[in-house]
Amino acid sequence: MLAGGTDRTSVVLEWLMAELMRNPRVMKKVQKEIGRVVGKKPQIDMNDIGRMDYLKCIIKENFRLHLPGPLLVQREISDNISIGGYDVPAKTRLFINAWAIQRDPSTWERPEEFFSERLENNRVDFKGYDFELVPFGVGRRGCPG
Ligand code: HEM
Repeated sequence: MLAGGTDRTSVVLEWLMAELMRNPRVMKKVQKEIGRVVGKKPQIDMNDIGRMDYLKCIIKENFRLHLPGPLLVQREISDNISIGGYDVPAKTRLFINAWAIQRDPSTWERPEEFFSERLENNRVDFKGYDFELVPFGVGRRGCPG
């Protein structure tokens, strides 16, 4: 809980700031969106954030490239299974390499690039149902935070 609420959150935000500095085009685009949605109001509220579609794209793209828990939590397989041509016996400990999944070139075009537009009008989300983007893990051991 402590690591989730402090370390993971701050690491993700630091990466997002770094990506915005490295990609001035993206920075300008999101600043423009924020200006358009908030206007002259002194404070941003939750309803405003709901209307910032590009902001959501850059947050997702940042999670894709810079996930703070790259190997997820270890699992133990309960039954003998066959996966990708390999027979894996019950009780094997399994690491899920989410870092590799999220940079897989067969799913993501130019995977090393911070290109938030790839997530515009794209149903893929990080809620644990789309297995190509799993920064919070999946299933019963998925992040509750
Ligand atoms: C940017 C923020 C965060 C990220 C990227 C993140 C990511 C993750 C990941 C990848 C896992 C492993 C999931 C799996 O193996 O399927 C996890 C587990 C967990 N997270 Fe987070 N987390 C974040 C924030 C938080 C916060 C704010 C809390 C609580 C206040 C939290 C509490 C937990 C707990 C308790 C687990 C263990 C769940 C279990 O083993 O059953 N996390 N998190």
